[in-house]
Amino acid sequence: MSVLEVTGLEVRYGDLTAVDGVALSLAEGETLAVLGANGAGKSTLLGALAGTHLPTSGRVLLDGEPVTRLPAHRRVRRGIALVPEGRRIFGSLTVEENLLMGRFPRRDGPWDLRAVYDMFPLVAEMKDRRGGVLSGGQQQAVAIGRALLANPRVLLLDEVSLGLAPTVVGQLYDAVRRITAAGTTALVVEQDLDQALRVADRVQCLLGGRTVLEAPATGLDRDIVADAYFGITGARARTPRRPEWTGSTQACRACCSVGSTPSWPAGCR
Ligand SMILES: Nc1ncnc2c1ncn2[C@@H]1O[C@H](COP(=O)(O)OP(=O)(O)OP(=O)(O)O)[C@@H](O)[C@H]1O
Repeated sequence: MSVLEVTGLEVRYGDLTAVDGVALSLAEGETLAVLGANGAGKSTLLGALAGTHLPTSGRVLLDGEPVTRLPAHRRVRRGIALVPEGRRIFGSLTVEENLLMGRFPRRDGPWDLRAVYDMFPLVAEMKDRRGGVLSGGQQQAVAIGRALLANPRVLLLDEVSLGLAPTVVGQLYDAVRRITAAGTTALVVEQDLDQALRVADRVQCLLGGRTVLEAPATGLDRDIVADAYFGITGARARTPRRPEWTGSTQACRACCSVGSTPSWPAGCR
């Protein structure tokens, strides 16, 4: 069963349909990158999953249970935590105080302050400093740590790379990979295609609020993503067919042509 299952999601701002019939599905421990240009509807989609935007139609299921109309704080308790665009760190609070905000509300689970400090040693060194004096990368690490303290089943990350140097972004996504390797499921909204492909099992590209491309990240042709991203006609037609697990032969019949089970892309399950 999917950890997160979304069907027919629509979110409107007045007459504008910002998310238009989006469906997605995330298996346990899987990472999905949602890509798209400015205004494609990525942040609105995350908001609808986190509970900050109420959809006009569609369903959001977490572990098979509907959460579509639950307020954000109750979704956090169920296991959906958001790392918001722009980090939203409290500048006047210390790093540790910022992190502790993530414990209210929370689920039970392995993430506590010690585990977050082990994941981000630089954050541990700065735990008594005010959030406002940190660099952008340090603030992003604190924002991820704060979300982890809620012990999420699904971690939503909005534009981790925004305004940060590529090396810093790389380090942050290394941490995200370690987090997902430990079993947390992640949905990453990203404009940096290279980072997205590095961290994701699958990619879903939005344009004008609609899904125009879905594909496994492994071996994905960047031109196909670029076409979808910029809305060049034909991108949808070139979306790789959803892979199929053939069972007896252990061969993938569709786009990925991966030969053995251990390196099988998540989309083939
Ligand atoms: N509060 C709002 N009121 C009205 N329209 C909004 C609001 N927030 C976003 N929009 C519009 O909804 C559409 C989707 O915006 P959204 O921020 O979700 O896109 P995005 O892909 O996250 O873009 P960006 O990368 O720039 O954040 C855009 O047309 C945007 O102008």
